[in-house]
Amino acid sequence: MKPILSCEEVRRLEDCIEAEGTSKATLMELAGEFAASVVAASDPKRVLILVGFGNNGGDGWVAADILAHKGIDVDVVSPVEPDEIPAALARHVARRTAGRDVNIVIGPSRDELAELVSRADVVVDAILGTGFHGSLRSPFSIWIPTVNELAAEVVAIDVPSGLDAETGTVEEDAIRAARTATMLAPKIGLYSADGPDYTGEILCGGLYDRLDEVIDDVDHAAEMVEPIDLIDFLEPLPSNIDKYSRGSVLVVAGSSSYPGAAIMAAKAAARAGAGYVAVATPATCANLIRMALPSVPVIDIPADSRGAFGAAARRAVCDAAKKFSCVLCGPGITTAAGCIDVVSGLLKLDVPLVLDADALNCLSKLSIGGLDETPELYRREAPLILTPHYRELSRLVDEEAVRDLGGAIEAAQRLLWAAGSDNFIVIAKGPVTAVAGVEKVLLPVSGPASMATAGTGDVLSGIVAGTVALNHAYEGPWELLCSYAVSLHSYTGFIAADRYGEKSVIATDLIDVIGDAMALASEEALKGLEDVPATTAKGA
Ligand SMILES: NC(=O)C1=CN([C@@H]2O[C@H](COP(=O)(O)OP(=O)(O)OC[C@H]3O[C@@H](n4cnc5c(N)ncnc54)[C@H](OP(=O)(O)O)[C@@H]3O)[C@@H](O)[C@H]2O)[C@@H](O)CC1
Ligand SMILES: [K+]
Repeated sequence: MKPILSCEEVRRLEDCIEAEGTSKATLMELAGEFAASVVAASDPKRVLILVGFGNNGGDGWVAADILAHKGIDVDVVSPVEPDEIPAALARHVARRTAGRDVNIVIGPSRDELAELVSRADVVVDAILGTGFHGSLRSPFSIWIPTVNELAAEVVAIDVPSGLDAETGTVEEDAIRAARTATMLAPKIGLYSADGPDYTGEILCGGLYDRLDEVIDDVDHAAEMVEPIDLIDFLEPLPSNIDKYSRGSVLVVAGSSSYPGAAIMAAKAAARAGAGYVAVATPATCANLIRMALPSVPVIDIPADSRGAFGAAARRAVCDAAKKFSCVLCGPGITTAAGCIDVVSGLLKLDVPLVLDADALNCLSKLSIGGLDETPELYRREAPLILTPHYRELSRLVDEEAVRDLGGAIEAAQRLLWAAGSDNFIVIAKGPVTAVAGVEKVLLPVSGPASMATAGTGDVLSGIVAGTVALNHAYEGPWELLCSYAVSLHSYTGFIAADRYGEKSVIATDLIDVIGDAMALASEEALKGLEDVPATTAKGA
């Protein structure tokens, strides 16, 4: 797992490293060295480095010196003379570099800058890093669009300038980098909101050789899950196994209006490895589901007049549910009164429970006085996994809209802390999906944009339930098991996009390639065993 930090956590980490005897000045030298190595990998003949007023610029000045020393032609563009740079560390290295073999241009006009950008093989953005705040001021508001328009290749140092390293938002404009060489640990903003559109590939320079010993002295905003972390879930099935020991899932789903959601979730649960999957659905749509899924028993549940779970559904569902290793409730159920009652009943059972889609909206209605006022939640001990997308998450916390990864993590943590159980997980689905538990927030690999299509959420909840059932002897951490399920789902997206075309993937395609996704997850994990590149964190 690779830590991802907030700006405050990075500052604390720098202080810890300094307390261990490595000064910030040394860190700047190492940061410049790392940035220079990332630039040199492109084998450029001419490099242009744009520096700002702060220490991000300092990294750029150090890199300029190193690249020039390698015989590369280096131009440095600065808004002020080296002597006038306000940040002391940056001023020191700027003065030193000014005495070396680099061409320094102070405050060029837009045309002069355009000329310099156009003739460089690589442009290095050392304008603004974690100290950026407010709106872009001149001259950077002119430099950034000029670089974006004319540069052949851009390497951003630490953070693309103009991108808020904490929130990932870009208010006006930001550098669009091919690669971002980030220092010590990736900043959370690189993965949130607009971040993924600007960072390109994220490369992380560890800088400090005993980083592993100090990084846990600060909190981590999140951690990136690597394929190797999931290796325990990739064991082949033992030969002495039967359908029950592979775990069972009851899928409580569907209504006359949405029988397909139940079909997709149940099929995904079976493909994810559960040995026995059954569906409990309103009697009005049971036959349709039977015909679609010949291998899956379907239990008729009393329906209301509109074909959703009716008043007598709670008892019938809960009686059936007790016998299963995992229950998934939600896909296609609607929020009729009988459905709210079913969700409330299931929450009280001592069975691992995955709530998705309309079950989450039922939960919002159940917990109207706040989650900490909802005994079904705070008294629960068996694992509970919620799989909300941003809109469902907003409803659950009853707050203004969740818009990005940072907001999703915050909202998920509010839910978790209200319930306060190690067995409670929120899978906050978005362009980058976060798996949040009380202890940790994990970021599994994200799938392609092709997956933004109806029904993929039903497939995910099916995969989660099937995975929980197959691993029914597992005792946690649940964040990791859920991250495995999310990774499988992402891999199905890549495989399906490859097979059917980026724009043509439909949710059912994902289900049929879950087995291939497992093979891909194994392949990726084995690669991780062979070569562990200590400094590379792939962009999500
Ligand atoms: N983490 C580490 O261990 C290490 C970190 N290191 C590096 O240090 C970087 C952080 O450095 P930093 O704190 O000096 O901030 P930085 O981003 O250079 O910007 C500050 C300057 O920009 C200005 N400014 C702000 N907003 C602006 C705007 N909207 N438009 C225009 N200007 C604006 C601001 O002016 P202000 O308004 O605040 O007076 C100030 O002058 C970090 O990202 C990493 O690269 C490495 O060297 C060593 C290891
Ligand atoms: K930068």
